[in-house]
Amino acid sequence: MIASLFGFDSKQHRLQTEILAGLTTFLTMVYVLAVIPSLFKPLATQGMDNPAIFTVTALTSALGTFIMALAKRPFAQAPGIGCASFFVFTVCLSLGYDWRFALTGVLVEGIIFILISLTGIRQKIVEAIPRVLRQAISVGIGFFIAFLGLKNAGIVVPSDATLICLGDITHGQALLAIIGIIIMEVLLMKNVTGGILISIIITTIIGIPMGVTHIHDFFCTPPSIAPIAMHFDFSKLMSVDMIILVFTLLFMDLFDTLGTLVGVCENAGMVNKDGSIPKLETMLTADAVATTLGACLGSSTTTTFVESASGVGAGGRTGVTSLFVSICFLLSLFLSPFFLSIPSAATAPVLVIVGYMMMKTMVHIDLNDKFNAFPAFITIIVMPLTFSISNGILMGFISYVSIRVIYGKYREISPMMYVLAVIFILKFILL
Ligand SMILES: Nc1nc2[nH]cnc2c(=O)[nH]1
Repeated sequence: MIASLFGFDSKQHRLQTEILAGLTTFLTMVYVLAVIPSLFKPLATQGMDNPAIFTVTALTSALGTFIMALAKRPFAQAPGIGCASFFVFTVCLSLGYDWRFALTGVLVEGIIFILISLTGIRQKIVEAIPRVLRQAISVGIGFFIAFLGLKNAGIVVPSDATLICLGDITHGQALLAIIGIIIMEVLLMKNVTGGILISIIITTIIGIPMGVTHIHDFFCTPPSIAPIAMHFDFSKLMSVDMIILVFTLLFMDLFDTLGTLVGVCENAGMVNKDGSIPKLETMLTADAVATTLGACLGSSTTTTFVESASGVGAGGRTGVTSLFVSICFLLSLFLSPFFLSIPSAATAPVLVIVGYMMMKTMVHIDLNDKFNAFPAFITIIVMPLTFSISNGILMGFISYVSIRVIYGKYREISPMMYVLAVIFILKFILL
């Protein structure tokens, strides 16, 4: 009865699979509870209380993912790492704006995101994305999350000479992550139910004698969100700076979310016969509502997490998966020391393996047709290398339109694609 509220149908779905999928997604993304507060640390000197960010991140993730559960889809939401970095390092530290100004920008962006769904503009944007770009988005996200996993595990590390290079894989967390990748791949090849989750648990346990897993405490009381919740600054609401900030946030949020939803659904075969994504509009609205409510709690932009692909990969198909993720985030408010003791070496393999699964969509792209292969290549390469899903989509759109214009194939491009390509070029030049 309750399960049907979240799109669960006992004839088509298995409760056990949905719950395992929820747990898998949660375990692959619980690291945000550690990463987001650490990203915001530099703003503590400007009065943005850091312990409160932990509670805000957990609450926003629980609330946003619950809204997605009501939309009956297996996706989880949380404050995005990309958007949080932009909030802290670009808006506050580079451009010098106060965090309250930035938070107001997130609120306004969320409200505009909700409003454009009422006008139907968003639907037109979604329909304008050609099939090849959707497939390329799926592949690009695959590389993006695999890169995220390799980085989290310390297998790929920064290098002054070459930007990135191979880390020390002979011991510690990088070695543990490689063991985790092997365990996970073997379990998946043998079609073991809950293979992803089982391998996270086994890898965490192996990490104890290796000195990578440290379990200190289990419980803690969450810090208050009062120092940052509802701390808006509306004094510069109509300024040019605010308009630019809101549009940048809107672009990042819309295309990050769109890319994640389209990429994951396309990869998991969650598409209608005509190629459209079921409930895409509802999911985008859920994302917009979550961003708006998250801003009220004191969070940077809430986005649909690419890590949801791990739960979808584990068989999650309904809102019960997201409901379970949401419950886990609520519990994590009190159990954070326990969840945070699961090392990233144990969850990073999920990102790598799911990235590998998503990469397989590549076989559907006709690489002998340059008009499709080139924009697909641009979309795929830009996502991991600029660490941004939205950059990949924008560059992919621009190259799709320009290669056709260069070869005189004007009629193959819809008016909406022309409009979007011009807006995207302006975005790169002006914002
Ligand atoms: N879609 C998406 N997923 C993420 N997972 C971690 N950070 C992000 C992000 O910024 N966007």
